[in-house]
Amino acid sequence: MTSTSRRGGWRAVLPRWSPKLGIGLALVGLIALFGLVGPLLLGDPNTVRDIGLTPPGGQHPLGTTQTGQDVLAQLAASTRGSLQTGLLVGLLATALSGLFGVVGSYLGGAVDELFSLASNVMLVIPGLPLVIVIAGFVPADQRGSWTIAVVLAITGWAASARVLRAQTLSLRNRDYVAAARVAGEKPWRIVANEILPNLLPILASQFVFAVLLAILNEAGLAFLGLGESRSSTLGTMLYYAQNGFALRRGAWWWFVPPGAVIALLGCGLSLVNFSIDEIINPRLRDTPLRRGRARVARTSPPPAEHRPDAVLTVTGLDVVYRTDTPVHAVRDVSLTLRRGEVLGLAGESGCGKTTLAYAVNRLHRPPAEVTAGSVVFHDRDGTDVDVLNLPPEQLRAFRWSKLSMVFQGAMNSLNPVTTVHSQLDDVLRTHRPGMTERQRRERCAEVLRLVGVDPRRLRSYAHELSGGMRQRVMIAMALLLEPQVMIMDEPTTALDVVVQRGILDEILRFRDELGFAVVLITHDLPLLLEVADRIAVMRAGEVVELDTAERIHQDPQHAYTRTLLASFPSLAGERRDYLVPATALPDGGSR
Ligand SMILES: Nc1ncnc2c1ncn2[C@@H]1O[C@H](COP(=O)(O)OP(=O)(O)OP(=O)(O)O)[C@@H](O)[C@H]1O
Repeated sequence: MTSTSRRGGWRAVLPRWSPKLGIGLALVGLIALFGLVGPLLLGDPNTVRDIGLTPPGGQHPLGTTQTGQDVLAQLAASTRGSLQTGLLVGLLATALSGLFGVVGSYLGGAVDELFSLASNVMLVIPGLPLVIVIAGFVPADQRGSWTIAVVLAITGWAASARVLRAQTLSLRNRDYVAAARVAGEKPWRIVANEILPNLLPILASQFVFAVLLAILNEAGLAFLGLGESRSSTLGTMLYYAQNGFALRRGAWWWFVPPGAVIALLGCGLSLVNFSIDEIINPRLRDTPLRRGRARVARTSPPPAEHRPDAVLTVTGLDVVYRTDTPVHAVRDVSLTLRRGEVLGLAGESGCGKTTLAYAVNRLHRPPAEVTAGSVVFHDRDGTDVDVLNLPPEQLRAFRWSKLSMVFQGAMNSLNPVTTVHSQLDDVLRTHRPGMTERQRRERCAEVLRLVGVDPRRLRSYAHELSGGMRQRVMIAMALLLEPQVMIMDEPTTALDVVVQRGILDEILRFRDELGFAVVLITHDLPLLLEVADRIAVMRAGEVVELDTAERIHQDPQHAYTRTLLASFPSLAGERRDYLVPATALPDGGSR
């Protein structure tokens, strides 16, 4: 029963250090310090003097108000007031959204319906007018920071509850939550131990956002005269400046400082929020990927001399996962895929097969980074495509139409809420905008027929298909645009041997008919010996041997290949040991 905190330690839920986070924290920290310490050092902000509207200078660095109050002292007290309201609202709104979003959706049934209805109703009521109406009902002398915080929290939790609900619905179906349920854990323990730790980054982001929104909304309310009456905030400062005609009288020092503090605080909180968002969605972390691409562009080796029959040339490819302890998952891999051949990629689990396939397709995501090497696609029309340096729009057009992929666990890759037809159709709409609806429908039916699935299944949803059918649909999707290369990552591993055999035979038949090349990734070496033309054996990120299937079978050169071959028991032969880890080989697996 894992959870984020247990899997990666608390560091997993902390934002990564970046200039953005540094600037955000510095801004928020400095303003918070000013709000905390300022009122202690700058004296009473309400002291009235007979030096009204004095410009900044000397005794009053930010000048005075109409009634001679020191603007700097007022600014410090108001910053404290605004921060206090923001934090109160943040805590209340996050607690409410947690209750309505997490608890409701975990319990399900009528509770979920009711909580969901409540959040939907709150969402459709426009926020600010509702705040104005509620605040207007509270008598002015009772509008303290708690009252305003409650009003703002009541109107500010619903959007966040929707996000949390969606995430909880997804989490409650994960295997580790099901395992906790089966193990007899109480619902509140499952929410606290299994679900909440995985929601921490989202909760943190929603909290920061609620604080930011509360400070802005409170300023808006106060500016309209509906703010706190018993304490001062940045909004009330602006309200009094407006009432004292500060703008008309040229007293900029009265309204610019509170406006600037609100803007800087908003900016700081937003930057912190963006950094937290990157934990939730690692794709937002653009730096490693861009750095990786830039480095690839600079250090790409000169295009390898390629054979005229080559369709893909990979040269010196290196992929590193930039985690706390970097993992060098692919090391200096060079290989050539020939037109129309089946190239098998074999090796034990974790040797880097999937990472290599993703990098070739440029599907790798941070923390994966291509640190060196090149991938060149040799198109039928004679042009060479430098895949790692393709601009995004060209890359989008290139993928799937020239090089498609059947993902590991492909049977679970179908979208559960749309039909097979709409998923196949989407691919055609994107890549072949000139096709009419009828042509698209015919093409979808044609590829389904090709993979042995009744075209009437176009109307089906994923859950209405068997595992083998889903796998075939994914293969049909990969065939849809007649690519020249198909990368298949363990395409049949989850299927029984009879279905597996049927699907592989068909892939070979299509290959003969359509002439595309296949990179077939599997740890099932006997299978590759049967279906592949050539086999590359990977170990610890390196291709240790690449040869024809026949030679790999008859005369393997590398000790690791021999170990791999020996680890598959023969039905007719003697009993032998299973795979011995390469590291346990006497020579460490070297030749
Ligand atoms: N997101 C990640 N962060 C850090 N390391 C990773 C990540 N994904 C994979 N790795 C590491 O990269 C190495 C190669 O993993 P990869 O998934 O490519 O192996 P594989 O050969 O495809 O394994 P399998 O056959 O089990 O799918 C492994 O050591 C793995 O732990």
